[in-house]
Amino acid sequence: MTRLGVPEIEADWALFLDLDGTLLDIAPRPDAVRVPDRLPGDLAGLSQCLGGALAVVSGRDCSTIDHLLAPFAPPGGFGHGAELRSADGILLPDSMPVPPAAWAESLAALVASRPGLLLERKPHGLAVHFRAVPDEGTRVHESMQRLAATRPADFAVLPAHMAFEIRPRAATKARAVETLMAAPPFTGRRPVFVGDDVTDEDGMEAARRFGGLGLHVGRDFTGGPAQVRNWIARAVAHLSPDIAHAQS
Ligand SMILES: O=P(O)(O)OC[C@H]1O[C@H](O[C@H]2O[C@H](CO)[C@@H](O)[C@H](O)[C@H]2O)[C@H](O)[C@@H](O)[C@@H]1O
Repeated sequence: MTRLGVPEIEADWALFLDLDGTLLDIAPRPDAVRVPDRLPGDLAGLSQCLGGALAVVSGRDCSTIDHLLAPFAPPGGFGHGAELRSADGILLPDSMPVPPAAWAESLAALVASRPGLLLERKPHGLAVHFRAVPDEGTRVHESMQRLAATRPADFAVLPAHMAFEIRPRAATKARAVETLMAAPPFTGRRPVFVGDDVTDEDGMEAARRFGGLGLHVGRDFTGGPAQVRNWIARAVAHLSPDIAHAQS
């Protein structure tokens, strides 16, 4: 156990790691995040220690994940679980709905009319960020609810850190955990999901259903993402001294 009560990573775990707010410190804008130099190597090293059973489960889309974590291209669930990639690097076919172009246009008009708002377009979703203008949060929420309410079976509005997102209702992080746990190298391992946000809650629940753990950055890692990164680096050193030495 760490001094704060979080168990140290064990070789029989399957790790499911959220990105923003868990591995990366929150930044003022999505494109302003800083990826610490050693993080991709530590993730790749830990993945090796876990027999490949390390997944990134994020609201970001797959190409953004690969850009941010290059050269590490993890298996996982991206777009909140809309896009799934297996441990052998194959993107699984999906039938997730795509938000209508008219919704993106409507939100682009809202953003253009309110300086400081930011629209993020993703393959299966739309996010409007109001971090720079917190008073606009209610207006953003109402606008997104109005759009999603026209197709309630297909889409839901998700609260995020200083943002709201429209995502396919079926795109969940639980879906990513359940799908990956059904195949090697994840099957039979103890799943541990680490996240910080509303979108992570069902992933944590799924990990607990499989007999594992759901760890919350705010509650369990009081040092935030830096403490999560140290936890990972420590596991690489502990589980595979050779890998840790090669990276230092
Ligand atoms: O599931 P995650 O990996 O946690 O991704 C959730 C969303 O994260 C990003 O937005 C958040 O992080 C930004 C960078 O720190 C921050 O500026 C923003 O306020 C946060 O909401 C990302 O832009 C979204 O696409 C993800 O869904």
